Amino acid sequence: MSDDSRLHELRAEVGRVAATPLSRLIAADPARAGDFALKVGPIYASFARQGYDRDALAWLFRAAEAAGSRERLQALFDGQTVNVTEGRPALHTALRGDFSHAPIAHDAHREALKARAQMRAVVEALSASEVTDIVSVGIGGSDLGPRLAVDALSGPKPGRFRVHFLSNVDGHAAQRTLAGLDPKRTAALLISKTFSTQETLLNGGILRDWLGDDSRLYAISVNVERAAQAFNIPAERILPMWDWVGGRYSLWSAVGLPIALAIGMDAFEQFLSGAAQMDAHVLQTELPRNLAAWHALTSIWNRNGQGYATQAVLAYDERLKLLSNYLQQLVMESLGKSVKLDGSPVHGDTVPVWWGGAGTDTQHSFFQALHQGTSIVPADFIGVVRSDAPYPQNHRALHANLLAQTEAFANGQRSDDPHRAYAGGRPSTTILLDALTPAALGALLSMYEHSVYLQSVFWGINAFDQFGVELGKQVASKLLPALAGEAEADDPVTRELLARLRG
Ligand SMILES: O=P(O)(O)OC[C@H]1O[C@](O)(CO)[C@@H](O)[C@@H]1O
Repeated sequence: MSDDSRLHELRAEVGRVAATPLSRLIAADPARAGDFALKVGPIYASFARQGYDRDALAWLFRAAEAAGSRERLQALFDGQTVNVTEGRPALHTALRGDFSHAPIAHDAHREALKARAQMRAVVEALSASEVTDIVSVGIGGSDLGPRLAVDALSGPKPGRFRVHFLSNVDGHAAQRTLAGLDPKRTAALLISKTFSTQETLLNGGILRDWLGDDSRLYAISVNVERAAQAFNIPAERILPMWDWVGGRYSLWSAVGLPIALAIGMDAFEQFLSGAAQMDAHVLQTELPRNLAAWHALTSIWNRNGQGYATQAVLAYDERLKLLSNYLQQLVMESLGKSVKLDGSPVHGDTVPVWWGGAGTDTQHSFFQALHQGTSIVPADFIGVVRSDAPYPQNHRALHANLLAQTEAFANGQRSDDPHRAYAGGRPSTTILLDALTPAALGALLSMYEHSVYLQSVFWGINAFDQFGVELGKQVASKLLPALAGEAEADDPVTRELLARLRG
């Protein structure tokens, strides 16, 4: 099926179903509450409040099959060159399990196990030292995943270490991070796949000088030579990364060292096992029972079928408040593309803008627009069944809010007063974790990774490159001399702004 006819058929399906409001779709087929839901390991997901019916869903699964979803999943796990523009595989699944007889994937898994042994040794060495604080220096994929997992999985009291993150090149970030820390009791991890990222090199230099002694400086990078040269870090304190793992898919590697230091190496391995359990499900399960496929096709329905331009992720658990930040990079850096693998333009739209935050706070900030604004924003609501906090009445209130919002979004409420009317018809997916364990978080993030990949397959784009971020970096490096007053900018507007920034 050509891209054009697929889009045409999708829009025809949407047109057919859109004639029936979401609340009536649900009322007409109450069994969808049970049938439009999946339980995979610790994760239950209900798609019953999405705006498709059974026929439309069947069409979506057929279209995904025809787009080669199953073959492309196998290619991903086998270590085939799925990142065609950079000529390499994307083997984040091999960091979590040995899923393939393909030698490339199998060797990658062996490398991952060796790196895990190194991580365990670092955790043990630092645990036996005087170090109380860890500063993790990195940005993007070398920051967002570890930052989320540390925040989500650390208990209410600090564990063996307090783990801090430094990403922004703004010197105020370094100043704030280091205030109150003792350099003699602090270790720094410089995390950068390339070791050429301006923010991390500058902040790494601040950390090295502040520590005054580089024996507590560690690096995680593909570029061992540059880490060794630029920061004088000996090989035994440099942990590996590989070009076959994308930055935003790297928290499962030694990039996850901050996580292992915060929650312990055994818990980090449970995090990997949870992801591996989801990997096995996604690889082995037919699309209509496959959680990542449901999620991906729901996104396609909302984006290409309905034309919704943004997607919210709303975490009804304080510990997951950084989930939307992490997903912004995972989804938007992976799917923010407008050409296909062969360089030809994509038909229709690709990624919507992902944004979100933590419920219930967001109910009091932007939910007004979600309920009554003119733009419909589909949302993923993430809840956790079991609370680990000793306040059951709060947990019940949190759950009541989660349920109430999804119900109100879908059903709305009539009123003779237009100001007080709720149109409803606002789709959402509800994802519930049994408990916020390392394994459950691993499974959730793996599910999102595979959903992203399956969307990329549907659109025929590369989910693993990110050339779009390069131009800004190049222009910024050209402007550095101008900021130092050693050169002038070519662009007239930049010149005017520069004059003000120079003061
Ligand atoms: O780990 P590195 O090489 O410092 O890169 C950091 C981040 O920069 C990017 O290249 C661009 O934002 C991301 O893809 C990556 O995660």
